[in-house]
Amino acid sequence: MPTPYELECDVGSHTQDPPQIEGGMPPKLIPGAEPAPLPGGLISDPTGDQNLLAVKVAVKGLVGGDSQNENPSEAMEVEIQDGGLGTQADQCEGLAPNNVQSRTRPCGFPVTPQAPDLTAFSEDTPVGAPADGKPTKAQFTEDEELEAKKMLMMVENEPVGQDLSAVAKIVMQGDSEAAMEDGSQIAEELGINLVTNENQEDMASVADTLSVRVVGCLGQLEGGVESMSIQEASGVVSHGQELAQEPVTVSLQTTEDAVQDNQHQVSADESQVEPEARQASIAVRPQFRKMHSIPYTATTESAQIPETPIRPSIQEGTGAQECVEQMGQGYYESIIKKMEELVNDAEKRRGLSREVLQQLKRRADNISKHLSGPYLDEVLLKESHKLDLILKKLSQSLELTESDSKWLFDIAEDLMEEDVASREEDGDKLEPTGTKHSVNSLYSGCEGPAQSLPPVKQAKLHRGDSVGFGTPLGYIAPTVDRPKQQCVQATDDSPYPKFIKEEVYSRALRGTQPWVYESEVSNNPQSPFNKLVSGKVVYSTAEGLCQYMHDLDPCRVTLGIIGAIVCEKIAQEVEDSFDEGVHYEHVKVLGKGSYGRVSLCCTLSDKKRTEFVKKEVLNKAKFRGSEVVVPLQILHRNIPQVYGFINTPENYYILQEYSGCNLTQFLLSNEMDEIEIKEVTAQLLDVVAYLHSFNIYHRDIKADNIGVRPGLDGYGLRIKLLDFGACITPQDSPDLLGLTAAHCSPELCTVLVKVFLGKQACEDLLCRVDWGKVDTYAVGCTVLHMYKKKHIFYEKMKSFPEEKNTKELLKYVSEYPRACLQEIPDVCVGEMRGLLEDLMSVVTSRVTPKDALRHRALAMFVKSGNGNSQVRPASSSSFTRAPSTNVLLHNGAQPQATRIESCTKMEEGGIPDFGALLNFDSCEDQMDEDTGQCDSSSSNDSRDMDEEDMESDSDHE
Ligand SMILES: Nc1ncnc2c1ncn2[C@@H]1O[C@H](COP(=O)(O)OP(=O)(O)OP(=O)(O)O)[C@@H](O)[C@H]1O
Repeated sequence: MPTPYELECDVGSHTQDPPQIEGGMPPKLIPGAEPAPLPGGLISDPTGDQNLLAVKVAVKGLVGGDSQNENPSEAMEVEIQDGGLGTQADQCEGLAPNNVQSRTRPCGFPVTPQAPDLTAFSEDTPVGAPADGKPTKAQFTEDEELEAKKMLMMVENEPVGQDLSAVAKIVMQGDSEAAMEDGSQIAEELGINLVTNENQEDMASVADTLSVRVVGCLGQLEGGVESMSIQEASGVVSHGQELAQEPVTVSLQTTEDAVQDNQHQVSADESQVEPEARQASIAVRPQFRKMHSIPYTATTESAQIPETPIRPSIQEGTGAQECVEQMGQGYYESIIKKMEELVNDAEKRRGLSREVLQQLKRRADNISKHLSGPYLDEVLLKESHKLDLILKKLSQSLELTESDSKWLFDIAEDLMEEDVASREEDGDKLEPTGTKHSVNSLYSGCEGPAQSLPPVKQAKLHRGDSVGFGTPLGYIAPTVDRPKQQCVQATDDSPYPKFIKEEVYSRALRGTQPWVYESEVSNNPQSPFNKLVSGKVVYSTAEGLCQYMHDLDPCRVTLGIIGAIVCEKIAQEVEDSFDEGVHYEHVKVLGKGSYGRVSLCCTLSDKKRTEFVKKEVLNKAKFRGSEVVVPLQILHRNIPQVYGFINTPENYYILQEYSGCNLTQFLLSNEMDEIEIKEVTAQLLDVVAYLHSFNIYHRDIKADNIGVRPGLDGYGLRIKLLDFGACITPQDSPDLLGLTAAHCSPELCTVLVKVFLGKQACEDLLCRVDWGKVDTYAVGCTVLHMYKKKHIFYEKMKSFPEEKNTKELLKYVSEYPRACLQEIPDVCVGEMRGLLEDLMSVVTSRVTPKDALRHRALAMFVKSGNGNSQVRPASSSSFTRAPSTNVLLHNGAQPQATRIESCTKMEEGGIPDFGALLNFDSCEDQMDEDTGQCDSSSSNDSRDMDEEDMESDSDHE
């Protein structure tokens, strides 16, 4: 059994501890050194009745060097039962005393089925420090401190694997009424909400849905230069039974860090501890007070939702418009009724206001006003978002707890699901518009490992149905020469540019029966897709085109081809009739990517001006078709739509949906609170999981590649994942194009360093990379970016010599794979910290985006079930903010991701990236093979890339 110090070394040494860096990492430990006296107090039973308290500390055994710890579900648990608080100092020497049991068990912390009867939770119960500002019970006796020390030593003496974090839970046991009271006192003192419930049967479900969190230093153990502190706890603590669902988080921290964090310092002499210090140790951080300080009266009755059908069934033969009207009416009436019941119920329970109901009624009036107009679909769509907003407002204005809000959101979600289900009943599939198409694509979710193509949404369009974005762009008509078939005919007065119409038609028609109308296929060596259609019409279903293409060339039937066909068609039309100054105007430059300038443009229609993004591709040879094909094929609300693709002899131009400012820009002038961070994280994970379900990997997830806009009506944030240039599909062999160094996962960094050193063929190595895990890690980095407003290794990179900071960073991350975890700021606590650790852990224990969506931290924004993930359309974010205008107008050309070689130009918070294909072949000279050190005199890459940049610039100008 290793000494505590060895253990702490061991914690890091499985994958090597990073050296100490400014502001964060623990100093190196001295293996085998004698521990200093450990005077820390931890958790005690202030009543002195030792039968009441048992403290369990379970340390996560994540992937470790030894096989017994390779199962992440295994945890070591130390249990001190029957209050056997040892008093002898010699019991602290790493040996378990008789009254301490050590065993291994799964980490699940199951809920004990029979919960005890518990007294009601008092609304006055403070979370964190006592109201009078002084600790009420903090009289740790010497024995108790020794016990705490002993317990921690037990923890230290177990092989805990390589993860720095540990998980503990606190369980108070006992069954007398006195024990109950004492339990409350302990909970209060420790700043833990004691969740109680009169109803034993409900207890399990309450425990299941509630998350009670406390942030504070519950105790600290010093040992030489190192200390171990329990920084925060989150858990349901109940009297008498083991109900803890949430773990207490224990971190290893330097004393210095603890001081910086204003954590409680336990001095050698307990009597010297200032009461204020104790209080500080259990202070609740403000952002969590907001969420968790609302008293909750446990009851699950109100969550019982009657299973009455919400939707009226669709009449056979009813036209789409009529159906939507019927359903819209019935749908909202039902929602209003439901909400009325809920509000009444809530009113009974809490004396709440009827404000929400009134809002719903206003919404309903608004719908009925538009029921006969052409804007119905748009209104319905907006209204469904507004419903979410109402629920959000409900939760805010009425101060519901997180779990209250959750079930309210669930109700809305169920209603929406029923909406979708009823549309699809008995094959009567209704997709009235292109807009609906893309919205509903969400519900296809990321089910299972999709080996093949994205599911084509089935849409049964009836003759006369309109398609468009609210304003009809066209309607379904029989074709002239094939009367039984259908096509879309444009309405003359449609204000949209032709390329948008065509995209909508194409999408609206997908899923109808196969139909190809006059097409020609030709070879064009210039085309990025090899094959393109240069015929007149390519309106068709995906199946129709697939069939058609299969007949022509069975080897090339991929969705990419379909995408190419649509693109080329659009491109052709646009080329003929879409000119700057005539049809659209340039508004401003949004940024500059490696391909060229990205501009915001606007159509010049008198009737409706539509903004869109025009992305230049100045170097055709470097262009990757995935940039266009993937967004065309993957319909997801967090992916911007591609409107068109222009192919001129010199350049390509991609026309796509405007997605707001990028996240890096957004963070420059906006504070994000944790709820917003969660909202963005949930959306990001959702879209990444969706891509992965088609074996498509983005590979360049970062704040620069995320567009942010306010949600509908300005509430919440809506993101779009941008830049599919580095994306790989199952057909592609992975390369190095477009990777961003700062977000490269440790295992990828290891590969890249090997490539640098020329030790192995690049292709071999890259083929073995799990790109899904690479994306997951990059999501974690992006989440960190939101917390820190800077990319994850911003400071670290600045500490490297400028000319080789990228390579140094790759080397550093590959050597210290857990360095990323130490970049997690202190403000990130509890569930979000847990989520980040899951996202950024070593590759073997890293979760998938799909799994991450199920993380408790995101419960408010994600509904899980049947393997589908659905991000809430509008979040519970309390922010009403219009980020794009100010940020973009004031900043003009925004700082873009800087290439790896030009990190000297790195903007605050920006991320260096590869930008273009790196010539790794030439790196061999630049790094010492043995030491892995870069030769600082060599900066050929940098020079090449900069020259190339300049060339592109001058081309562009
Ligand atoms: N659809 C869009 N809506 C709004 N802004 C966009 C959009 N597409 C791109 N941008 C802006 O342009 C910037 C550069 O775009 P993008 O990353 O797609 O270019 P790129 O040439 O692929 O860049 P790189 O490969 O260097 O990352 C983005 O950071 C973003 O600010």
